Amino acid sequence: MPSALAQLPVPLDSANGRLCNTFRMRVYLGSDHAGYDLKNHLVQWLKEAGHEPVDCGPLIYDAVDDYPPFCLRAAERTAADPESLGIVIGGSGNGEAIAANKVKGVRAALAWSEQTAALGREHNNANVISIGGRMHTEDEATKFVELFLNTPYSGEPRHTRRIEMLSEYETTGELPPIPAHHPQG
Ligand SMILES: O=C[C@H](O)[C@H](O)[C@H](O)COP(=O)(O)O
Repeated sequence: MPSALAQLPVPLDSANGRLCNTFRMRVYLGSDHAGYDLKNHLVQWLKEAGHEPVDCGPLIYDAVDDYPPFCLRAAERTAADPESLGIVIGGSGNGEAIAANKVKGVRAALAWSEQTAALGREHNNANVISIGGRMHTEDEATKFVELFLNTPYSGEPRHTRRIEMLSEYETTGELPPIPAHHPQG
């Protein structure tokens, strides 16, 4: 069950006063130097939208820093807080998604369009969004995050079945069986 914190509806579109049908979310953010500016922008944007951003770093701009220390921390904290979401940001978003997906319980989706941002939630129940800060304008990336936060998981049985296969593999290391009607290699 969502906590009281998570149940508070907040206006996301303060420009026109539209009250979006969403929840206040705790959001853990991590990046590297290439995602540093966008991360800081999103921390501010999330605050203004009534969410609770938690900045997992970097807290200074360091042109030679690496994404794993910060993105793994953001991902671990997201996994440990089931009512939260995470955002990892780098130049491409690729390494950051790879890093986040190493953490048990994380499903990180690389968003490169509005549709992939929404589908990450709708089909994959992703709890982390990865964004390439060098691939998009600030406005585009902000829109991806807004869609990610506002889109619910569909709960469709076929998607749940696939997600459960991955969780099972993550836990046991055992491959899901190939369906009987498929040719076996
Ligand atoms: O997948 C990794 C990310 O895109 C990194 O942000 C990127 O590799 C950093 O590149 P550089 O160290 O050349 O700034």
